[in-house]
Amino acid sequence: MRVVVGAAVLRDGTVLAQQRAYPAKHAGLWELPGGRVEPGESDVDAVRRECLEELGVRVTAGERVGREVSLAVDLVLRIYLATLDDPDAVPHPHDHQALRWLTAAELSTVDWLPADRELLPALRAALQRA
Ligand SMILES: Nc1nc2c([nH]c(=O)n2[C@H]2C[C@H](O)[C@@H](COP(=O)(O)OP(=O)(O)OP(=O)(O)O)O2)c(=O)[nH]1
Repeated sequence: MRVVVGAAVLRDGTVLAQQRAYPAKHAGLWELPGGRVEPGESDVDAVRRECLEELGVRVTAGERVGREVSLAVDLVLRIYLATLDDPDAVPHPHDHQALRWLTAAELSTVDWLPADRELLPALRAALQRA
């Protein structure tokens, strides 16, 4: 089973979401920063690597949020809370169309990838606790 990690980067009661630019089937939809865990890599290390590659910021991953969501027969999505190592760091989208910091109330105002939609209640609860 392969794993895709998503980083729920929290700051000041908001979570960072990014809008996909490709492939066509996902373009315009929103997701969390992240990607596939490489062979031999831990989930937490993958969160750190993907945030650095995609956003140019260092993060530290914390607890899991919600359940594992199936993406394909051999692929699952796991979400982890994360915080910026430097709270003033400014993430830049390297290969996404847009970035937004969303409050719990704004979570449902963007069009998420289907798997992420299933995790919104857990993400909302985590934001309200933060
Ligand atoms: N990064 C990310 N991917 C997600 C989320 N939700 C979701 O269904 N996915 C899917 C979209 C993609 O099919 C897959 C991850 O693809 P990706 O393109 O971000 O991963 P990657 O950088 O490792 O790319 P690749 O190896 O597939 O080229 O997981 C999410 O919140 N974040």
